Amino acid sequence: MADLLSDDEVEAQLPDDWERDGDEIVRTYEFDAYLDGVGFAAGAGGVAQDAFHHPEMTIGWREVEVRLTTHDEGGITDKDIELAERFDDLR
Ligand SMILES: C[C@H](O)[C@H](O)[C@H]1CNC2=NC(N)=NC(=O)C2=N1
Repeated sequence: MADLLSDDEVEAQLPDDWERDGDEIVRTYEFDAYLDGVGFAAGAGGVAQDAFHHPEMTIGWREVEVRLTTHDEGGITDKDIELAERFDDLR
């Protein structure tokens, strides 16, 4: 059970290169090649399944947009922040 973070907590804990968009945090990762983005998304999917906390990912041309929110709580929790940091470690 993760508690919703306050606006100040989200602001303070948001990892570099991530932004808040309402009830979500979002980052667009950029890659030199399309398949690099596909590979990143596959790896992020494995990390997400391990955490059992799942992002929305949009794979585009040499970029992957990742959106995180905690559906069960209706907003942003520590789970989202922690998973964002784990995704950043994949880079
Ligand atoms: C029952 C509930 O759906 C599960 O505990 C997990 C699955 N993956 C999830 N992923 C995300 N982003 N938010 C959730 O609340 C969530 N809940």
